Order: sequence, then structure tokens, then C-alpha cells
Amino acid sequence: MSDAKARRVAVVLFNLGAPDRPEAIRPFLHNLFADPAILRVPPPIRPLLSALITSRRVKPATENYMLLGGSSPLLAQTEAQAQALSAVLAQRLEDIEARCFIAMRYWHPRAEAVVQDVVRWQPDEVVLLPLYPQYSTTTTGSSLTEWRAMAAKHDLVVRTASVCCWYTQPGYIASFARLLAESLEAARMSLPQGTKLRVLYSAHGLPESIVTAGDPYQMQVEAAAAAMSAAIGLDTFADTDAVVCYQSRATPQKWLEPSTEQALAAAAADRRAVVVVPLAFVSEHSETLVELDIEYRHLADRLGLPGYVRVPTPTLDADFIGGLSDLVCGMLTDGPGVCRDAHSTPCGAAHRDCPQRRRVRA
Ligand SMILES: C=CC1=C(C)c2cc3[nH]c(cc4nc(cc5[nH]c(cc1n2)c(C)c5CCC(=O)O)C(CCC(=O)O)=C4C)c(C)c3C=C
Ligand SMILES: [Fe+2]
Ligand SMILES: [Fe+2]
Repeated sequence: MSDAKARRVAVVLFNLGAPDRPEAIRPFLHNLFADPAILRVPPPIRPLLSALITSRRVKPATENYMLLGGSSPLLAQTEAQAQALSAVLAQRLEDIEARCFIAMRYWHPRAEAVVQDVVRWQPDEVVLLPLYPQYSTTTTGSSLTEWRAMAAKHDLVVRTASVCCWYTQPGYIASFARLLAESLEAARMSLPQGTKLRVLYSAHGLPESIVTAGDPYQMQVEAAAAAMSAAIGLDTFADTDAVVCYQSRATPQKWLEPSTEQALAAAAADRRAVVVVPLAFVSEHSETLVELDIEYRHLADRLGLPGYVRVPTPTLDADFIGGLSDLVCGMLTDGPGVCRDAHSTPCGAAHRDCPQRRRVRA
């Protein structure tokens, strides 16, 4: 007897992409700074400015990636997440065969090749799931724009639903909240009694001008931080407060503040140990393993902070992967209806182009 499932759903997981070997660092950075969603300058000057910024970034980026053995673990981590999500979906969906694909924005596997893999697999529908909890035009927006262009180019004409943002998705919040609570507990056990603590919700930054132009990312970062604080009952701890800050400044413009460096200096002045939550990242890569675990830890030492603990990203945590499966199921034509509204909180009036408001595209 055949066990073929009635319907095929392709789930496409999006992330930034990263160099897989030292020689890939320059072309990866070139792809990133050539993206008009990232570098918002008039077209005539983009190639020149992009080449200039890429050249300046190659050396520090190479130093960072060499600390990780010359490449980023981002793709391997995303592959493991895809496998875990496939396993959960296989259990949850009786008549649907769900297959996960990965599309990276600035390094392989790139959207053009992945669209063709999806076309060959002949799905009945496609669910696009960016692995960015908070929507930004620079990340989710850019990935979905590229996907749509490639889908049109290669005739992927099938019902496609996009998850926009999921910054208060219960599995994501529960997972980070538990990891945060464990880290707070470990910090309290290891530090001298009476040491005050500060939770630093450290998100990847953005140029301020992009937020002013209507990007909802900062609002969503703040809402996610508030949801995590509420989940652990932070306001009931007399010895702990919380601050949102922004890391990874990568261009000369003014970026969102306070920067994570500024927040560390403020914590030092207030004699507080910090517990850092990388809430905009859901797996490990250069921004967590190098910037948070090496650079900012050294800075914290130099500043004389009483303690520095970094909360791990959810990666394969069961609550988190379960949350991703809820998002997928919520987008299916006649799914189990576990999470019908992935947009559990509105993404902001400024987010006019929210794909979730137009869930289904022919
Ligand atoms: C989580 C959301 C992210 C936003 C928003 C974002 C915006 C953004 N990024 C750059 C420039 C760089 N980002 C780099 C690495 C990087 N960025 C994100 C995520 C967001 N970026 C991730 C997950 C990673 C890690 C990739 C990896 O190493 O695995 C880099 C490369 C590393 C480095 O040189 O520091 C650059 C450059 C800009 C300019 C920007 C918004 C305008
Ligand atoms: Fe980035
Ligand atoms: Fe949205």
C-alpha cells in the first residue's frame, strides 16, 4: 500500500547567509552592500560606495571569521533547524508532506538556485518563513523581494504564503525566556551575594534613517524584549533591571542607540553585572560567537563589570522549533489551525508592505 501523502508543501527558511571559506568573505560582503535595501543611496553612486564599504569591511570581517576557523556556522545551524522542523511537521501533518528548503540572501544557497529546486519538487503550495523574528526591510523584506523576483523568473506559479514577523510568537518567547531565566539563575549563583543584575536585550542594529523611513524593526525588538521580561516576571526581581541596545554597527551612518558598547559602559557605571540576550538571532554565528562572546566580553572586563553572561540562542530548543511549526501550520490552506494568525501583534501602521496582510499570493 502506498503511503504517499496527499499534498506537498515546500517550506522555505530564509536567513542572511555567510561565508563558507575565507575566499568567500569579500564576495559575500559585496553581495550584502550591493543590496539597495541595505545601502540606501542613489543608484549612480551605489557601486562606488558599496565597493568602498566592502573594502573597508573585509579586514575586520576576516579577523572575525578566522576566529571561527574561516567560516560561519550559520548554514550548518540553519540546516539543523530545517531538519528539526521537518521532523515536527512530519509528526503534526497527516496528509501533507512538508519539505524544508533553505534560501540565504548573500551567500549560498541563494534564492535563484533554491527556487529551481522547489520547482523541480512540484509542491502544491509554498510557505515562506524568514528566520528573523522581527521584520526589517533590510532582512525579511529584502529576502522576500528577491524570492518573488526569482519565483517569477523561474515560473514558480503556486499558492505562496509568507510569514512576515513573529516577534511575540509564544514558542520563540518561551524559549528565550527559559534560557534567560537559567542564565540569570547561573549569574546569581556565581556572583557575590547582593550583586545587582541588568538584562541587556542586544539586537542587531540598523541605521537610524531606515527606522525613520518606517521600518518596524525597532518597535518589534522592544515588544519582544517586553514580552520576554513579562514571561520571566522581571518586574518582581528587586535586584534586576533591563535595557534594549543595538550591536553590530557596520556602516558610518548614525545607527540605533544605545549601542551595546554604550549599554555596557552604563552598566559598569551602575555597578551591575549583565546578562546579554541576543533576541534578534535564533542561531549562533559571528555576531554571537565573536562579537558577544569575545569582543564585548573583553570590553566588559576592561570596563570592570562585576559579571558578563551571554544567553544562548534558541537554535534547536523544542519550544522554539514547535513555534516555527505553529507558524507554518498557521499558513496552510487547511492546516490544523494551531496558529491561524502568525501576526499575533500588529507589526505597526508604518509597515504598509506587510505581506501577512495579503497572506495568499497566486
Ligand atoms: C537580525 C537581523 C539583522 C539585521 C536587521 C541586519 C542588518 C544589517 N546588517 C548589516 C551588515 C552586516 N551584517 C553582518 C552579519 C550578520 N547580520 C545578521 C543579521 C541582521 N543584519 C546576521 C545573522 C549576521 C551574521 C552572519 C554570519 O556571520 O553568520 C555582516 C557580516 C559580518 C561583519 O562584517 O560584521 C555585515 C557587514 C547592515 C549594513 C545592516 C542594515 C543596514
Ligand atoms: Fe547584519
Ligand atoms: Fe508585518
